[in-house]
Amino acid sequence: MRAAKILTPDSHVADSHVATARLHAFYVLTKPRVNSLIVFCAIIGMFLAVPDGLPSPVIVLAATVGIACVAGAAAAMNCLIEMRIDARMSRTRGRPLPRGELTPRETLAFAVALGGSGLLILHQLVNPLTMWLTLATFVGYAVVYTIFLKPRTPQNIVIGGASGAMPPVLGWASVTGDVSADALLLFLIIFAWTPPHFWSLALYRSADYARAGLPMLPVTHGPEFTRLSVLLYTCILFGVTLLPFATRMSGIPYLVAAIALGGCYLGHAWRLYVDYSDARARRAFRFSILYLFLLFAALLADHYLRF
Ligand code: HEM
Ligand SMILES: CC(C)=CCC/C(C)=C/CC/C(C)=C/COP(=O)(O)OP(=O)(O)O
Repeated sequence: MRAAKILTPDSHVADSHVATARLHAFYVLTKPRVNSLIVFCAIIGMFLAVPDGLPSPVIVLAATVGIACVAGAAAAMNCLIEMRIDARMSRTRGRPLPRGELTPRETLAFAVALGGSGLLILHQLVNPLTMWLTLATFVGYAVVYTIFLKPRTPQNIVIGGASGAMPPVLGWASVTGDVSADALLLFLIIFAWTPPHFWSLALYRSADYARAGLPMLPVTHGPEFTRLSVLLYTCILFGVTLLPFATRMSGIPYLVAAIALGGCYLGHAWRLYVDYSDARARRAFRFSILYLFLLFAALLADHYLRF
């Protein structure tokens, strides 16, 4: 016979601690810090899509919630598919699945519910094109990148970066119902930014990736080639960030910001190339995040300064 559970005031407190810890574990699965910048870029795409004036607040809210839910679901699927790999890397072994805080079944149910709700919101309150593009982005990251590219080729993040570059396009499509050449320029910026962003981290985490058996560039081609690749992609990024000015999508204030930020980023990449240290790589990685945030903020500021 099962023993009856004795309810005391303490057991209620313990239950609420367990519930809070589980909620927190689900939250961690969505990779909230990475996704906050992803959602930020999508929101900038929404505002840039309106030539003069502001997008509808209802669309902005619905598209933001919808894209955030699907991006969170994509992160949760990535954590589920990689739970064994995550257990082998010091950076990721504290995640909820390797720690046994959540089961694979709970994670799958959470990802389906969150992603499904996001897609429904996009379809019903935004437009079908945005829903389809967001679904394609989800498949690109959770399936194409995570399952096929990441364990097979050091070009994984270059090709997989196409998914990460989609958020401003999703934002643009949610407001206009289509995808213009300007939106593709925003895509190109994030696409060119992803390799230096990721490879700086991979340089100081290469032992982790080697232990997990993942063919990241520093593991397959060595640190020197990776540092050169970071430098070359940062040059490409510098050139690509001038395109919004060249096409008259943005004006002088943006150009000044792009040159200043690009100059700082080139400085990081150059120092990394000529005199490597893990601390330098860490700084370059951290700067990559600040860089993208400020560059997109500059695009927005320039947009409203001009009209
Ligand atoms: C395929 C493309 C990408 C790869 C492989 C990649 C890889 C990574 C990795 C491995 C981390 C460390 C995460 C951690 O320790 O939890 C990271 C952090 C981060 N990434 Fe990326 N990233 C990609 C694209 C992006 C994109 C598109 C954005 C935003 C637009 C972004 C924003 C960030 C941010 C904000 C962080 C810092 C998170 C923190 O402080 O905990 N990443 N990225
Ligand atoms: C709207 C939508 C569906 C967006 C998808 C977002 C997307 C493509 C995110 C990519 C960024 C990301 C979490 C990279 C982590 O790389 P990793 O998984 O190799 O890193 P890890 O080793 O930390 O798991």
